[in-house]
Amino acid sequence: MTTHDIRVLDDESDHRAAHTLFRRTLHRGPAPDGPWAFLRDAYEPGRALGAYGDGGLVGTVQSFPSSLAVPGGAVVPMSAVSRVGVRADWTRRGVLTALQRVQLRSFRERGDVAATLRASEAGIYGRYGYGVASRFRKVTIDRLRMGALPKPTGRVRSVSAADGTDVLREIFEQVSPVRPGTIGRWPGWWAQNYARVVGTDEEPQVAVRSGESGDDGYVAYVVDSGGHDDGEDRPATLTVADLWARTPEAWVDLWLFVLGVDLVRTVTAADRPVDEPLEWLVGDRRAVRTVDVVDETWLRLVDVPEALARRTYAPVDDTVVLGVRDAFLPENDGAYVVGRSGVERTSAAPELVLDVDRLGSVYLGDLSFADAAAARRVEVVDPTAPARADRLFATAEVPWCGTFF
Ligand SMILES: CC(=O)SCCNC(=O)CCNC(=O)[C@H](O)C(C)(C)COP(=O)(O)OP(=O)(O)OC[C@H]1O[C@@H](n2cnc3c(N)ncnc32)[C@H](O)[C@@H]1OP(=O)(O)O
Repeated sequence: MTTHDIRVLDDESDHRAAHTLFRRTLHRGPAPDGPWAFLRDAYEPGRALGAYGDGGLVGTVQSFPSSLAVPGGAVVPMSAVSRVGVRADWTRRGVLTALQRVQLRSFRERGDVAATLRASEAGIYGRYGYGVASRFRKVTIDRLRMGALPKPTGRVRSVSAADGTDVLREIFEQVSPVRPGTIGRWPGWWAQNYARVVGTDEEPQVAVRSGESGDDGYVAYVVDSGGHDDGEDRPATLTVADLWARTPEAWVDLWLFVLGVDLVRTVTAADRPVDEPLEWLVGDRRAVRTVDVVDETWLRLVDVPEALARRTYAPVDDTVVLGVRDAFLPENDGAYVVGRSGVERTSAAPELVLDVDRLGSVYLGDLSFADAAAARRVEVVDPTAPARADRLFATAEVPWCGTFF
């Protein structure tokens, strides 16, 4: 397979064929006409690629225009990659590799600083320069064990999801991108993803919190109503699908609201930050159970010098020289000296050498250089370099995205 077999798909019939092919690779049937009516709007010009073999479409990738918050608060242009699939009879023949080559080059030409994705399997994307850069945790809270809870300080009101979408979007845009790893939701995200995010075709229930300065947070949730089968009660479970708060007070009130919904035994949330202090919110910390911690953002730094320059570093009087290797975008190759006042290319010898996927993993603060070195995932030239790099790259918050796509 050569790059000559890759074409930009800008025609609706090609988009639908690509969408069907992608769904097939996930062992699903084609999208029916109804959902397709809004799914097709997600195909933006120049952002869907098709690989052709034997005269037909055999593979596809797509991206959405987004943005990424980096440590220090800057927000950089980012492409959100999705709908990656290669037809079963064409796998392991280099089709995805050819698609990635063209897609990464196109991101660079667009001026993207980064690309991110959610991986179906952990073994796929490292070779293309994507590294795990944030994780989320799945939690359950047993309402019967919660113990004493704090008192709310604001007002939480239920709104209809349909009426509330604009309110949610407005609040979301004030809250994200802010924490490192949070991203912008592109036009169409709400219509296309909301039902899928909450895991149901029914509209989620939504509550908005207001404090002294107006609406400052929301929660969208669904409730599996439980029941009574064959003499046994099946208690209701409430699942938090999307919860964003502009202030710590709003965060407390929104959790108190979902923890207070009647007839529910268990509250679950599948995609929450790993540092969210739920154990400290409830009276009995063992009411909260971490069910899983899973890789979330796979980050690809497309423009390494720009990415390094756009984030901030801790005010420590030290520097470190990083050697970066990038097999797909060789213009990123080279040595960079990082210090409190910024980053420059240098001819100095690297003190620590790493591939661009590993740089993605340390960039937002999820992985420390010390852990990467201990696991032999970076090449340590100067043994003091990992500790110096960690002091410079230290971040106040654990990275988290919270937006599925
Ligand atoms: C962001 C998203 O959309 S995630 C969804 C991704 N899609 C899926 O999981 C759908 C099912 N899978 C597929 O469609 C395909 O297997 C793909 C897209 C993952 C890979 O496509 P392929 O064309 O087979 O990849 P390609 O042939 O270019 O492989 C390149 C290398 O990656 C390796 N590789 C590819 N897929 C995988 C995998 N799932 N696990 C481990 N290694 C893999 C290949 O072995 C090859 O290694 P090599 O260079 O050492 O020989």
